Amino acid sequence: MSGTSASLQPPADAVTPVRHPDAPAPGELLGAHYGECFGCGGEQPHGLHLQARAGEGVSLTAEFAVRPEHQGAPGLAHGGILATALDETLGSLNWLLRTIAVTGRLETDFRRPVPVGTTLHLEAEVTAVAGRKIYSRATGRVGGPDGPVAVRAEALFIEVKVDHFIDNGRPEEIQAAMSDPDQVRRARAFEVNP
Ligand SMILES: CCCCCCCCCCCCCCCC(=O)SCCNC(=O)CCNC(=O)[C@H](O)C(C)(C)COP(=O)(O)OP(=O)(O)OC[C@H]1O[C@@H](n2cnc3c(N)ncnc32)[C@H](O)[C@@H]1OP(=O)(O)O
Repeated sequence: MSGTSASLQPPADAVTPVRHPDAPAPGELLGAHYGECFGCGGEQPHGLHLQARAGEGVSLTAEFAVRPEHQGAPGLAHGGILATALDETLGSLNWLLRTIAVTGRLETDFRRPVPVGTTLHLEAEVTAVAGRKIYSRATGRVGGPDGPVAVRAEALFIEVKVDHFIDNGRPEEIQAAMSDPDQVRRARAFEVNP
């Protein structure tokens, strides 16, 4: 049973989310937002290597292959790792809105243990937007995309400017990211887009 807190209930003036016209088409991979990201980065050897695929509207699917390095109890995925997979999946939704946003709040239900060697099939959608606040939810199933629910989450993401990262990130990584013209162009384009 989910007991979502009041701060995850959209306010009365919240609006239906609108998929950005330049968002990837349904079925397309979204790609990593940052190569070193623990959730989605292809250059991050310790990461989850989650790949999200655009769905209809402001929704997507993703798959997370649970490996031995993700264990908490013997043979089972660590709950924090599962929460990370949910967080990353939910965060990827903001790409469909073409909005840069960070997690403000993430509430997670763990319904079934997730064994090593299985694939967690994730689906997520944005449910509402209120100013800078983006409300979303995600579900993770085992045994196939229609298998039983193992985890679910609801979240509030908050829109930020690129300066959020520049002002707060460690200078080494920020400088490296800033020297990648593709990374900067993409981030700035998202920032100015309505
Ligand atoms: C060169 C560089 C390239 C960069 C390329 C970009 C790459 C793009 C990377 C994306 C990355 C994603 C990766 C996966 C997702 C993460 O893991 S993100 C990392 C984890 N999250 C964080 O680190 C966020 C830390 N928190 C913060 O920085 C600040 O608290 C926030 C979230 C920016 C909000 O601060 P703020 O901007 O001062 O806004 P604030 O006025 O406090 O809040 C705004 C509204 O949200 C509400 N709110 C805020 N927090 C909460 C909360 N926890 N609960 C309930 N309500 C809240 C407030 O009540 C307020 O509501 P209203 O009064 O407007 O109704």
